[in-house]
Amino acid sequence: MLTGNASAATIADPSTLVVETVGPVLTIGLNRPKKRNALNDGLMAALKDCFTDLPDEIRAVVIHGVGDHFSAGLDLSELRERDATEGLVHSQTWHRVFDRIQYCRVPVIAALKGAVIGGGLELACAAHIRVAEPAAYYALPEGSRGIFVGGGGSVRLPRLIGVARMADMMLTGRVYSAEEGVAHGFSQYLTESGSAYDKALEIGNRVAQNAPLTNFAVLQALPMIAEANPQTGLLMESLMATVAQSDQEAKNRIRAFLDHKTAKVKPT
Ligand SMILES: COc1cc(/C=C/C(=O)SCCNC(=O)CCNC(=O)[C@H](O)C(C)(C)COP(=O)(O)OP(=O)(O)OC[C@H]2O[C@@H](n3cnc4c(N)ncnc43)[C@H](O)[C@@H]2OP(=O)(O)O)ccc1O
Repeated sequence: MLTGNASAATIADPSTLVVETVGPVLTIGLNRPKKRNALNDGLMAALKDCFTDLPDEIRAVVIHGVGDHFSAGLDLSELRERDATEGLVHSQTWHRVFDRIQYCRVPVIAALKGAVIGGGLELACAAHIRVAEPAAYYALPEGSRGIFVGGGGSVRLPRLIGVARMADMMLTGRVYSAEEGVAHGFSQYLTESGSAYDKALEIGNRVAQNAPLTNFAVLQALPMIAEANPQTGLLMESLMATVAQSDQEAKNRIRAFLDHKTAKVKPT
């Protein structure tokens, strides 16, 4: 990790986010609607702070955009000329912020509407569940701006939609629709117009009811298991399953089902 003069610490700008606690869910609104929630340094630093020392009572996080858009990506007005070292530091700063989201101890749900562009798309990729409104659209215009993705997009997005589709997005800058996002495995839910936030909150409340250890296993172990060779993956799965089922929380929950004190699994 590069440090030094090029990494001059950025001051968080709290006005760039609207943060609220709704029961067990922390909601974080990207709050630069006049700039289409473009991600500037102050916002990125504030976002990082949100994911530092998340209060114990928080069991899920929803990230959304204030106004009509999720995010127009990197604030291009801050894209000054950087030497190679400064460029690396900038990109790695973004990586650290988005890593905090991806490796958060609780599920993070992105509520998507309007523009989900460039760094905004990279931010959405770091979440664990993506909920989109029909008018949400996705693009990587970096090519036409003469730059390359710098917020972990080339690692996370191909794992969701495949390398060929990612290359198409990067080369052509083509705008993908919300429907395509679902079809290609980027988002998991398509909501009615105007309801991505509500749906994300509903999902947040739902996942907040899970045993914390189960959520931890899904967020921390599953991605590693899925990418491990089958033998290693199966061993990791067995170890995780053993740890989870030996937890008192699991014992209580299974007892509650057998005693008819908890909900059955029914189609909604
Ligand atoms: C290289 O190292 C990196 C890179 C990165 C990540 C890179 C990226 O994210 S590249 C992608 C950058 N984003 C764009 O190219 C999108 C630009 N915006 C638009 O196309 C449109 O604004 C829109 C999002 C489609 C919305 O259109 P509309 O509703 O018509 O609104 P406008 O009138 O166009 O905009 C209103 C207002 O907002 C300003 N604005 C919009 N987007 C941005 C932006 N991305 N940056 C700065 N400002 C933006 C726009 O200029 C208007 O301002 P006014 O002052 O004129 O009102 C990551 C890490 C690395 O290390």
